[in-house]
Amino acid sequence: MSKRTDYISWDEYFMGVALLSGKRSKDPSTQVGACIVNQQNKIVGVGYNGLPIGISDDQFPWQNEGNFLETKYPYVCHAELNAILNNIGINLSGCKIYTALFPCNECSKAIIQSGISEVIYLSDKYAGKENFIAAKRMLQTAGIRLRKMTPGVNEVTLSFDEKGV
Ligand SMILES: O=c1[nH]c(=O)n([C@H]2C[C@H](O)[C@@H](COP(=O)(O)O)O2)cc1CO
Ligand SMILES: [Zn+2]
Repeated sequence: MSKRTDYISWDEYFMGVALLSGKRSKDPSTQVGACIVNQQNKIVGVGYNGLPIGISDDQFPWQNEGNFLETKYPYVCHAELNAILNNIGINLSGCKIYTALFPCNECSKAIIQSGISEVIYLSDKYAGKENFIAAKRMLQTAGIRLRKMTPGVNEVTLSFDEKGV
């Protein structure tokens, strides 16, 4: 038997973990996941957008418009920040962060302060918004490598069917 050739790349694997993590999000409109990887290609932090610990998913709003205090925006913790805060307790200097969405300005500050040196993202759909212009300005000035991922496969399917293992 010769070795498989259709295995996923490291980029696809880590972005896949980020996307899988996003599946835990309760946000009805946008589910974001992030995955932090060290220089030995080991996963050291994962997160998704959700409410802070101890704040009920059922008692806080998920609306994305209307009175600010009645929307999710002041309360939700972004995937990237959660991945940083959820890390296994190491110094993140030199690590990479995989994130489905280009990070906002607040997450970018946390990324820079944590020592992460590369951001790999799938979508930059908010590129024109001021928060993201500020994010890019900070990340570039801080010398963080920014890379839009070009996946070699369009999707990866997971099956929980025991017969598929
Ligand atoms: O980089 C990000 N990471 C992240 O976790 N989020 C979260 C916050 C919200 O729960 C959701 C964005 O919601 P919406 O697309 O409805 O504005 O995604 C949003 C961004 C981009 O702002
Ligand atoms: Zn953010």
